[in-house]
Amino acid sequence: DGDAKRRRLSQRLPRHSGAPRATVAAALREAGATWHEALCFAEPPEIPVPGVKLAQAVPAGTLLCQVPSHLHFSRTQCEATMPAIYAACEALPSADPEKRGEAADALCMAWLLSSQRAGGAESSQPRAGGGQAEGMAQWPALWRALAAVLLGLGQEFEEQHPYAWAWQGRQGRSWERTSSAEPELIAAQAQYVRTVYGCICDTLSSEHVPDEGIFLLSWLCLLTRRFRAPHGSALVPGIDFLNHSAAPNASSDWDEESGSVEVRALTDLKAGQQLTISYGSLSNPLLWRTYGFTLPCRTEPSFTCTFSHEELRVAAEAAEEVEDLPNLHLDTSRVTDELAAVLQASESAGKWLQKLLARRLEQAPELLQTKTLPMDTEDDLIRIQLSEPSGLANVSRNSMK
Ligand SMILES: C[S@@+](CC[C@H](N)C(=O)[O-])C[C@H]1O[C@@H](n2cnc3c(N)ncnc32)[C@H](O)[C@@H]1O
Repeated sequence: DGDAKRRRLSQRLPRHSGAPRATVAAALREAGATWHEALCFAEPPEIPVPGVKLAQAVPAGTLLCQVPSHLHFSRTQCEATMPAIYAACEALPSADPEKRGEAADALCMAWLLSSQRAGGAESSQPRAGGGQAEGMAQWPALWRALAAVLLGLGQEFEEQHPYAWAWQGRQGRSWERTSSAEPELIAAQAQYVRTVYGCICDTLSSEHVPDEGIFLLSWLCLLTRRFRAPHGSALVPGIDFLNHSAAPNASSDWDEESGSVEVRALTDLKAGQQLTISYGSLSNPLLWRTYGFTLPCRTEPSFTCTFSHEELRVAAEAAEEVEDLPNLHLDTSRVTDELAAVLQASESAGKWLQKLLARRLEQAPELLQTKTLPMDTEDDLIRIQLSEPSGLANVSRNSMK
């Protein structure tokens, strides 16, 4: 009766007005974290997307934000607060503990958002058998302030995130310029989230099952606002308001021992400047499929090209060599698991990889002629489509010969 439990309200994300981000800054200070008085929030049209800016100048090296680990929305903190959810998720059908943990993290976020939507933690009554509502009272006030902001992100995700487009059967814009496997991959990753929700409905008792819209919103909040930490990954309230830049003006560092995160000015910063950090050295396809934005091509630090299973099969000729392999990502910044698997698959792998690259490059000659396409076009999809052949050209020039 999973279907009966499933509240099929919509694949739409919930629409709520979010609380102002400044309430999180106040809650951070109240909880003992550092949030420098020079920091304030800015919205479009002042800056392209909501973010943090400097209200006054600060010198290089200034500590702008420090958040201790007990305030992070991390698996350790969530599991300590909501053990019932993690215990229930042990029954999910995946054999991979990381996948079960990932589902439990999203459920925790969904529970936090649902409680906030229902009128805030203070007013929520313990429900029979749940064990969650009692736990909720112990959740940091900071998390509740954060939830009030995140509840307001539904519309933005619906307009900008490729997963939301896939959930609603929209592909956004046209991918016709190249034979990119990127849209197929995004659709599969987005579908996976709904599959996880289906498993939760089928496996867990109804008090643990949020409505689908809240679950999808929670997944997107974690996907776009959580960063890798020394012990797992964590959504750090406050730091999750900082936008990415390929040339950031602030560092964000984890203290390995205490687990706290610190943001410091990398240079002298002027009043009015937006504060930016680096989410990592990511290509436009990776930025797009994770965060739903891309950067100007000239700032792209690495390239990714995705090949469909079908392309792999054709290039490999001997079908059994790629039988168990999914899509392949060539990522110029690292050897991905899929690439390592291909290289180990057979002695001829290097040869047919070259063939794969050459075939794609043949299909995209006009994309490589930067004269015909503006490199800094505002269109995210064109940036992705430029990333793929640019990366292939680099790979085949430098390393594959
Ligand atoms: C960790 S949050 C950063 C803060 C967020 N802008 C907010 O409204 O609170 C990551 C999201 O911010 C947006 N973002 C971050 N850096 C960006 C950039 N350089 N250009 C456009 N959008 C960006 C994307 O929507 C991304 O999914």
